[in-house]
Amino acid sequence: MMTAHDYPSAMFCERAELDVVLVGDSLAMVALGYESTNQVTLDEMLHHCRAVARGAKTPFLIGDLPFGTYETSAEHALRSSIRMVQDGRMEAVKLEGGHELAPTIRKITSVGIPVLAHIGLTPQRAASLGGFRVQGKTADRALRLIDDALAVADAGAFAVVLEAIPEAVATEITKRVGIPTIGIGAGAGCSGQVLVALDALGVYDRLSPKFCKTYGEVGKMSTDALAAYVKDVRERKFPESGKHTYPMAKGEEDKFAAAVAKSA
Ligand SMILES: Nc1nc(=O)c2c([nH]1)NC[C@@H]1CN(c3ccc(C(=O)N[C@@H](CCC(=O)O)C(=O)O)cc3)CN21
Ligand SMILES: CC(C)C(=O)C(=O)O
Ligand SMILES: [Mg+2]
Repeated sequence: MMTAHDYPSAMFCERAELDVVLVGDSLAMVALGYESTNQVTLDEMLHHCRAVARGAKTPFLIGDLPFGTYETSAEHALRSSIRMVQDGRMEAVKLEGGHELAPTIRKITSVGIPVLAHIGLTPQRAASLGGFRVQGKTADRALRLIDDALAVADAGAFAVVLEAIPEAVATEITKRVGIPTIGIGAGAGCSGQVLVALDALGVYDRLSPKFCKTYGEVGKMSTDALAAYVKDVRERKFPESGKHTYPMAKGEEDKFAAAVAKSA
């Protein structure tokens, strides 16, 4: 699984044969420049979801429910989920939380919208977690994470994201819970993995979680390419006559020169 946030990133996921594409609310930070994920609205998410749906036809598409669109009631969560499917062209939704969201997961899945749960480091709750901190580091906290995973599975979640938790804890959850686990900073014992595309591509450099691996230097390539363009234009090496320019119609150049000479 990989996140995507627009038409080209979705096309790259399609061509790279990703199984699942998540339109993550991390796009608030990586694509829109917000300070946190909690500033992005459902309408903004839907705008990105539609673009991703146009670019990725084969992968399973999941939309992240943004902060404030599913917490107040199961009914509100269902309404937001329906918009994700109907307006955003997503096939499933993701929400952050454990046992406390079990009734919400039951409500959304009861009408046939698949739900991906997300536990461990839940970025929408970063303020109460003390920032982007690894979760489940003590035996007591780890057991609570297992209970949360079991609760969301029992409520009908089709899979669960495990973010920033110790490898041993994620491996144990994966063994115990009857649904696939998708890890991000949770080790190879998970059923699958997810990363934020602009992290994997080496574009976003304002955060550098230990769990990120950079598979390309697209940020540097983009800056270098644009700098080369600026240099070429300033030195008048671009555009090249003939190669990047259009001729007039046959015989018209002479006529044009004559007409210009006459009018001058
Ligand atoms: N570009 C990007 N990538 C992400 O993975 C991501 C976002 N943005 N925004 C929303 C959340 C925030 N995430 C983050 C951000 C930072 C760390 C981080 O730096 N963690 C510390 C752990 C510190 C500790 O508790 O020991 C690290 O060193 O990895 C983790 C997850 C994951 N999500
Ligand atoms: C990293 C994934 C799991 C996510 O929630 C996001 O990109 O918003
Ligand atoms: Mg998210």
